[in-house]
Amino acid sequence: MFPIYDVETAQKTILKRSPLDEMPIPQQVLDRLKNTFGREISPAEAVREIIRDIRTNGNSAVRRWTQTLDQVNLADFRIPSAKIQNALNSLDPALRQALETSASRIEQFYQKQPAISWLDQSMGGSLGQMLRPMERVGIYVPGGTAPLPSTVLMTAIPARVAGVKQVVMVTPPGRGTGEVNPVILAAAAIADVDEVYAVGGAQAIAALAYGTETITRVDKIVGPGNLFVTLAKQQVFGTVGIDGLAGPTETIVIADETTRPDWAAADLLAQAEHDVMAAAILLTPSKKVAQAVQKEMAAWLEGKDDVNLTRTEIFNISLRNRSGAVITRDIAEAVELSNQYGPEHLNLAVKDPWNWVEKVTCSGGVFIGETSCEVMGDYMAGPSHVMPTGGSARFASPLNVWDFLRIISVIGLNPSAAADLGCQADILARAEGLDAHALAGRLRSA
Ligand SMILES: NC(=O)c1ccc[n+]([C@@H]2O[C@H](COP(=O)([O-])OP(=O)(O)OC[C@H]3O[C@@H](n4cnc5c(N)ncnc54)[C@H](O)[C@@H]3O)[C@@H](O)[C@H]2O)c1
Ligand SMILES: N[C@H](CO)Cc1c[nH]c[nH+]1
Ligand SMILES: [Zn+2]
Repeated sequence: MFPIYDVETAQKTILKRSPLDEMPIPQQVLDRLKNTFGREISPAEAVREIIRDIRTNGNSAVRRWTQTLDQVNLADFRIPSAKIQNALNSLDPALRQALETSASRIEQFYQKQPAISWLDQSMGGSLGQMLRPMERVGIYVPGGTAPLPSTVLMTAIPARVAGVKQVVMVTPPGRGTGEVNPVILAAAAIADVDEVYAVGGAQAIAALAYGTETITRVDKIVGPGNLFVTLAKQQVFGTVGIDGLAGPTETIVIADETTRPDWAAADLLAQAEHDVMAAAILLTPSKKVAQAVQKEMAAWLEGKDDVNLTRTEIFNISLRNRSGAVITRDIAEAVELSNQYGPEHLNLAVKDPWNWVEKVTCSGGVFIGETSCEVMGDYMAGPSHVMPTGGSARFASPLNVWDFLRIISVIGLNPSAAADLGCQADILARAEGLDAHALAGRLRSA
């Protein structure tokens, strides 16, 4: 169920990275695709077909795909604001308190992120960068296998802090029921989301990117989702901005003899339960620790301490396919392997974790010590839980205020700097064979 590997085998299996559209797909997902499309089709092709249809046929295609994929007959897919406010008013007080605590910590965290326009006078006039918030941003909130109200807060609040004028949310309607989970709606009220649409999957991403009769297109789409949502974001990039590829979740826990195996097992299970394509990986120099974690994982799954883990079908696939323990030479090798893999989350569950932080070079987030477990980051710590997956931490970052800002370069040269720089522009332009450029530069130098 949770295999133990040596490093060499792990590098050919669970630690191997491949591009999003070449990732190994569980048979269950392929079977569902074949049933839906009536032929063998890759997830990337399926998504391309959905996007093309929505781009051409707007609302009617949104309805058709929602019927096909979510078994929901959508009439109006915009959720009225009264319903959103009612969801907040009827929310269980303890749940409301937890959401508000989370919201306030996310806001506090992003208020601290430096994001300021600047002008400098030391280079011959005024040069600088002017920051402007985007006008209209779409947030994707997952809801296929579990509704994620926490994601509403983790996406909408950084956007609000950046000053985005309109925040538009899409989330799948409940399978068969058509209803969006009321806690998601309550979170939308807390985060002051402007518009909510009960549409999910690739069809929602296409609607946000191209617009339909009901949904006005946005400037940028942010937020996490399953393989289909993430492929759709990748495919619409260019027509619209995206924050990055925040797909099926992945976690590395680095453990040593001081790590509590029951905690590490719970932390790994917490990520494995997200998706059949989730990855939960333990790196440890100790085979004994690996076996202890493996044993604790089985115990939790079998109901130890009356814990009831219900997402059995997902565990069965995610724990076997992309997860497992790897026995490393030492902690240094574990950190190096983690850097090469570039996980969404890295938890240093070792003695003196701060001693290793400097060595971490590639990860969405680093969770330091056993108390800073990944689930704290999912809900309460403050930084957005929307983080790069699939190895995209190599070039991308967790969702943050800068994702919602345009930078406009400000070029305000004074006449004497322009005269001086104009002659040099003339020289460079002639070297490039661009005569009109040379002329324009020369005219300023006169
Ligand atoms: N990286 C991050 O920051 C982060 C954060 C939170 C969640 N996540 C990930 O978000 C994902 C949530 O996934 P989910 O499935 O619960 O919800 P989801 O909302 O992302 O996806 C559900 C939608 O997928 C579409 N879909 C499902 N099967 C399909 C098929 N065969 N063909 C075409 N479309 C299909 C349907 O339209 C459905 O509404 C998980 O993978 C989780 O790990 C990632
Ligand atoms: N672990 C997910 C990020 O990868 C976020 C999440 C939301 N709710 C629970 N977990
Ligand atoms: Zn999680």
